[in-house]
Amino acid sequence: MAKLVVHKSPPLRGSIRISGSKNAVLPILAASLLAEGKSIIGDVPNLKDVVIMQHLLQHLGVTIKWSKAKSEIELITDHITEYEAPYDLVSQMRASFLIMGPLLARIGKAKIPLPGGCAIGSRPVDLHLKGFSALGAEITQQNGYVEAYADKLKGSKIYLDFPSVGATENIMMAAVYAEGTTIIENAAVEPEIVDLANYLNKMGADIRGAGTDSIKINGVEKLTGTTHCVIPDRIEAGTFMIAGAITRGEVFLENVVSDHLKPIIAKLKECNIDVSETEKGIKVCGRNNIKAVDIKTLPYPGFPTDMQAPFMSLLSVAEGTSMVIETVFENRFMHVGELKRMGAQIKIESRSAIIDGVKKLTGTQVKATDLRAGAALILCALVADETTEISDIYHIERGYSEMEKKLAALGARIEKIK
Ligand SMILES: CC(=O)N[C@H]1[C@@H](OP(=O)(O)OP(=O)(O)OC[C@H]2O[C@@H](n3ccc(=O)[nH]c3=O)[C@H](O)[C@@H]2O)O[C@H](CO)[C@@H](O)[C@@H]1O
Ligand SMILES: C=C(OP(=O)(O)O)C(=O)O
Repeated sequence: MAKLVVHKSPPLRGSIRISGSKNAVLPILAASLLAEGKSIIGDVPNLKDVVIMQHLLQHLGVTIKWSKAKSEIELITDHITEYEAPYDLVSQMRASFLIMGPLLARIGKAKIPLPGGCAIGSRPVDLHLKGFSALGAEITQQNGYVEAYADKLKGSKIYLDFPSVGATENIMMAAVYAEGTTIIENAAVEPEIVDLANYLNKMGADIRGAGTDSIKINGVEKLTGTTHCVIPDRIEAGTFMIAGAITRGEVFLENVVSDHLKPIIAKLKECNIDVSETEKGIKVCGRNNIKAVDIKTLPYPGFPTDMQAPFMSLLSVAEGTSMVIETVFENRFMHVGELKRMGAQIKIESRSAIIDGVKKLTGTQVKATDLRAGAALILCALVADETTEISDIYHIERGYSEMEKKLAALGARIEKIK
């Protein structure tokens, strides 16, 4: 099994280009199922999750050409030949469930394994299913599979109990061909929802209000493939900002949308990190005294849960005591045990973590328990004395494109070994 070996590194310096967003490209690839013709998606990140989505779409009859050199995927979606998704693919990636809305809308049926929980929580799909039912789909669950059927979906008013990102995306996609108007209330407002709506509208959908908590979808007759470029990954950007800050380096990020990074930039500034925004990107300069801050994760535009673990790495070496409250997922502190093995002083009380900043971390063998936990370990390893060996790095490769190469280009002493 591959591992990352990380040595204490000098302050990181230089520029890097942030890749296209994982959480935008996955629903966009699923949405391609809705259209006839050809779509070309640009700035596709080279991620394991994109490979899984590629295999899933191919299984359903989509012809795909992925030019990694051009970061571009071409999809021909004229014929959808299958409506059942294989367990071995869905079980590897929860975002696979996002094919249900498009399949239901395009061919009126879908059979998909329940994605199940993962290291960060139980992650049910009840809100997705309630939305499909409200649109008139017949939903059954048997032997771990969800089946959905509908002759013709009908527009409806749907209130989400929680602004779930995935449920908003899945329902929005299901509703594009529904008869009449669908309104999703208490919808998620993440930038990735807006990117998906932009792609759908370019294909001929009539969606208004994406990016607000009330999204209106007027059903249309036909969608046709189009060209679309994915937004930059705000979580990858935040992770590299912390890499610059924690090593007291100077890192310039290209291909970022400052607006999407507001909650992260605000907290970095509160920590005494110098962040400056220019037209071309964002510069981060780390200083010696990193200050402790409190953080509470929330749906956008609050502080993103996906940045909670990486930010905790910075707080582990800050001056003073910080408190991190995780409100989005019920079990997203799996990284804490591993950070403690490196010398971090962290106590967990229910959904809060109390972090007493330390002067020194020490490298050892640690395990990436999930994607962002893995990123958090890399960040600590960059400043830890001695060497850190990180195993189970397939989690990291799900969502970061060639992270070790990008960090090494900034001067990090990191290598991947088989
Ligand atoms: C591929 C993708 O885009 N993943 C992101 C997406 O995940 P995902 O779309 O799974 O996250 P949700 O916004 O749906 O989940 C938020 C909370 O709602 C709960 N919930 C969700 C759906 C449902 O039917 N019932 C229910 O109870 C979840 O268990 C969780 O506690 O948004 C999360 C929250 O910003 C991010 O951490 C993930 O990186
Ligand atoms: C939780 C995450 O992703 P996913 O929803 O794909 O598991 C993440 O990106 O941190």
